[in-house]
Amino acid sequence: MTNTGHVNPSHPLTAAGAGGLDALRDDPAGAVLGFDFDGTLAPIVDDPAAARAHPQAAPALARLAPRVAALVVITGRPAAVAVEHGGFEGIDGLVVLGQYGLERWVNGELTAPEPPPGVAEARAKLPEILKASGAPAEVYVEDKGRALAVHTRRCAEPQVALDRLRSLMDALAERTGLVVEPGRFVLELRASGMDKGRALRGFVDEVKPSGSRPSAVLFAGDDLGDLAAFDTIDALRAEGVPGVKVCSGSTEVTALAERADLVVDGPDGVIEFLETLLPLE
Ligand SMILES: O=P(O)(O)OC[C@H]1O[C@H](O[C@H]2O[C@H](CO)[C@@H](O)[C@H](O)[C@H]2O)[C@H](O)[C@@H](O)[C@@H]1O
Repeated sequence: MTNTGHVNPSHPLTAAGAGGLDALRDDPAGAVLGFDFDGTLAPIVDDPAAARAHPQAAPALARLAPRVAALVVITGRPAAVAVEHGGFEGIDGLVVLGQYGLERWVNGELTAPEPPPGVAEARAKLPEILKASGAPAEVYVEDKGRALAVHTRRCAEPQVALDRLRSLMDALAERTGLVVEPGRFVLELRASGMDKGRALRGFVDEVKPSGSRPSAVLFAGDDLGDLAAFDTIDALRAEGVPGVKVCSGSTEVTALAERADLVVDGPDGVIEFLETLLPLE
């Protein structure tokens, strides 16, 4: 029987997902595994600076790394922050693509483009936007250098605060040439032209396992920004590459679960899934 980790019984494993898992297990050395960070490898907490990966996340990735073709974390975080908060330094071969794929970290080396020019203007204008929306004092701006994330999780009514900000953030994005990336009680202003789907596709295209294409590609995520990576898995499947879409389930986001092959119970479920993904050698 396929061991799928701690699954949500209302979302049984899809047939395509079962095929993807079988292909991955038949030829793990040809497989590419991708993961989101916050909400998938790291439990959600009120303060973004306090988020840390599940204690078993780095050990689980380190155990998988030598057995698969490639491992990648694709995150909205700056890559260096994900590496630090994840405890990923030293995992041989792990690649971290930060800021939705703009930044690349591998073996301690970070490559990243200059911040998009609109970020400086958005940074300057944001205080007046927050004031105009009547944002409570608990609204928190996370300055990521290449992007700005406005968080409402700590507000008494986080969804209300987020909804009040949305149209003003859309207008600011348009004015500064940025895009709004919505997430779990967060609206981010970031550069256009890259997303997790493009980042995953580019990464898969780079990896040359024994054959000309991967035996399977898996991506696990929890938030709206991960839908683009699910699109890439669907596109790969259409090209004949088996895929697995794993949702780290939460009550905050349901759109991903609707698209997933497998829904597990948050980061605890993701780690349980990873620990049983490949049979012991
Ligand atoms: O792509 P991800 O790795 O999932 O990163 C997306 C954003 O995650 C972070 O915010 C989320 O996690 C916080 C800590 O648990 C939580 O407080 C917040 O409500 C969530 O939206 C991060 O702060 C952002 O920069 C990331 O882009």
